[in-house]
Amino acid sequence: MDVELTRSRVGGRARAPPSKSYTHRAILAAGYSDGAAVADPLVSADTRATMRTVEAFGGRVDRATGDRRLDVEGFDGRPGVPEDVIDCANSGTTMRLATACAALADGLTVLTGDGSLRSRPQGPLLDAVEQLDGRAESTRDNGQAPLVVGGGVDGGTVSIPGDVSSQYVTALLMAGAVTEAGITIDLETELKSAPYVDITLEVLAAFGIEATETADGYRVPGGQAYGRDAAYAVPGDFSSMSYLLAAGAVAGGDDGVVVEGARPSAQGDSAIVDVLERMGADVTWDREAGEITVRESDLSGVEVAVGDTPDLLPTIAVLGAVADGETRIVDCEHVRYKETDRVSAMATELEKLGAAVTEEHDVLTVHGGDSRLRGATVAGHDDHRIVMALSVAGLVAGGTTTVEGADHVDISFPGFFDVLYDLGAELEEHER
Ligand SMILES: O=C(O)C1=C[C@@H](OP(=O)(O)O)[C@@H](O)[C@H](O)C1
Ligand SMILES: C=C(OP(=O)(O)O)C(=O)O
Repeated sequence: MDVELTRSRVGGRARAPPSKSYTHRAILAAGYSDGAAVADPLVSADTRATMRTVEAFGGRVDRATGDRRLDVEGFDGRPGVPEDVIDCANSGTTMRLATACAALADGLTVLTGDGSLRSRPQGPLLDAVEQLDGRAESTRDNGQAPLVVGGGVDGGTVSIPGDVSSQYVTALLMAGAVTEAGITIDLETELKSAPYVDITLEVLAAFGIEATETADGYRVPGGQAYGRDAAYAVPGDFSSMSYLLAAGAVAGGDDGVVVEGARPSAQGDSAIVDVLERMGADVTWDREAGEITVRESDLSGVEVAVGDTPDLLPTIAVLGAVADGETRIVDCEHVRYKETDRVSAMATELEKLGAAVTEEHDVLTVHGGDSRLRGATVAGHDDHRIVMALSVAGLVAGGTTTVEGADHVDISFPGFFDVLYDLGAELEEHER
């Protein structure tokens, strides 16, 4: 599906979907338990991959009550050997979490995914499983999926780089709790995307699991049991909110856009509020009500480090293209390891819309100012965040903008175009 957007004004109230990161963790934590429920989950292509994974290891995820609650029968700390290959589709989180879980089983698990996921780095996690005396192989011997993992790991100490993906740490912490000896993770380099590990620690605590940050990394003691009586309630997703907030800042008029479901949580991506404020947007966050209001404002370029918040890069790049002056997005090397190389994808596509962009290895500079965006056909790179960010650009670009491959929003924000349409965006969906 392609989406054609015409320059338009948006306004009104919208609710962002539940957090993808919290949902993945809550489903798997419930899987590790002997049964627990997840309230207000995100049901999207990526989280469905994690549901399938829990089922592959011997659990069951019941959606009979609709999408408002998942009742998970867990495998109680003892994942079985899957009957078939696990297809993690497009979801990096699922593949990393499933790899560490598979290392606990005595037999072997085969993990694969779509073309994008099969090109993403898994090497440091495979290496960690081997350091724990498990078996972890890349079938093509290139550190990428398909993967073959197993070995009945019972804990120990691993040393891994922190600058590729924080999901390795999350995966090892979640699995380590049910090993005999626990897992100590020593980080060889500074940890990127660190707030995602804070989310993990928060969810682990909610399921009764103790894990801590140490001087060198993280440690989870072994012999623990996941458990939770009340359903785990998933908060709203700030990465998804970033597109709605950006839409309000560039096309929200005087009344603006109010985004609901924005209660404070461990999500680093709530930094989007601060970024908008620094760019000069009229934005207010009522934390108690969980509402963020943003009105259309003249924006100025700023420097933003995205070491902690890689998923905000596409949104900030679009804001930078609309702002006056230069927006420098620094510390973004790891943003190249996502569904696509998002640094390069945003540079290419914003240039098609008439923006001037300079791409360096870990810096993306968007030269705003006199670069008035003009409509064009842009590629979504089969990447939900590129699609959503470019759609926001389409609200301000002159004429019409066609975003190709727009159905990929189903990965994290299935109703994205309905929400944008209801806010007043002029858009049409075209089947290819
Ligand atoms: O753990 C998570 O839920 C995520 C961690 C981040 O990835 P990295 O840790 O690989 O940077 C982020 O980009 C991804 O969208 C979700
Ligand atoms: C990178 C992302 O997710 P994952 O790593 O789970 O594929 C994302 O949602 O932007």
